[in-house]
Amino acid sequence: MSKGIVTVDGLQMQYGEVQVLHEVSFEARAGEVLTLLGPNGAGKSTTIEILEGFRLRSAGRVEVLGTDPAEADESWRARVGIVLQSWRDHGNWRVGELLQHLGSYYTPYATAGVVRPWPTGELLAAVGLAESADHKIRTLSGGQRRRLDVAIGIVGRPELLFLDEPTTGFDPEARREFHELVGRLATEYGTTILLTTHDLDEASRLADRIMILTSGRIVAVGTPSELTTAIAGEDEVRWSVGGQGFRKRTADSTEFVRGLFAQYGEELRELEVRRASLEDTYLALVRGQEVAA
Ligand SMILES: Nc1ncnc2c1ncn2[C@@H]1O[C@H](COP(=O)(O)OP(=O)(O)OP(=O)(O)O)[C@@H](O)[C@H]1O
Repeated sequence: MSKGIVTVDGLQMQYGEVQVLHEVSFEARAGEVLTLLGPNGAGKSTTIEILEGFRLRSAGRVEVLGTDPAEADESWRARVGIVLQSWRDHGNWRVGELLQHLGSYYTPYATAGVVRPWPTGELLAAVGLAESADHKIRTLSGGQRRRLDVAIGIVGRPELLFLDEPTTGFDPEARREFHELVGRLATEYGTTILLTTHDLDEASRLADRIMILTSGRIVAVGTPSELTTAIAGEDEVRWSVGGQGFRKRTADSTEFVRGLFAQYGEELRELEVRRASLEDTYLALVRGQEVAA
């Protein structure tokens, strides 16, 4: 059996006649934040739902925490956390009360190594809701509700947490706070996190590794900086000489700029080097895939 937290090998999914995942293979390692990045309709949610055990795949091998999610039982479910879109029920319950209640379902799944559920006071502090413990859920702000969603997702102290497009509709401050919280869950609590997004900024901020999925195929995997340098490759250099502007794309901007100085010396003006970005990589890959399709 694999030691990977998640192992996916040759995963295929078909809705009727339409194939939406083609031979998708990847691993998630313990304690990493792995991001599935891709445009609308790429197959991100389908992949996540198969891993969560909510959707049956058409073909391929999938193991999550050593078990096929299609055959998993309650004790497996207790080790997996899922953050659903905003929690809307129980508006009259108080925050601490709801977490205490939901947490009680996890008590039978405590082990010698893992205290389950997460004690309510500690959990509230971890998600930044300590001040709101006695507030009714319907009085929470949007950002506080989202923190509560996360608290509900992790109350059973999951080893693996799934977040499907977690910051859709957030304002910038709520997004920043949410990113900090996800980072802490991984670094302080060793939670493995698999999240989907079509937001490049979110992917590069949060991910240890990014997988780019387009049209149901993984077209690149790596750290944000590996993806940027390995695929986009080319920087853009701009400069002017005698009032005329120039630009050039080059894989080795340092060498190119050295040449410009050698050629123009003091006449060189308005020099600017724009490094290739993750966005360049992403767009190059997504467009390449669209052309190939
Ligand atoms: N239940 C379903 N029945 C038929 N087709 C579906 C179903 N669910 C998803 N699809 C199709 O499968 C493809 C992948 O959808 P999926 O929701 O996994 O993509 P996504 O990458 O999560 O997209 P988004 O970023 O828009 O949420 C899309 O073409 C979608 O229309």
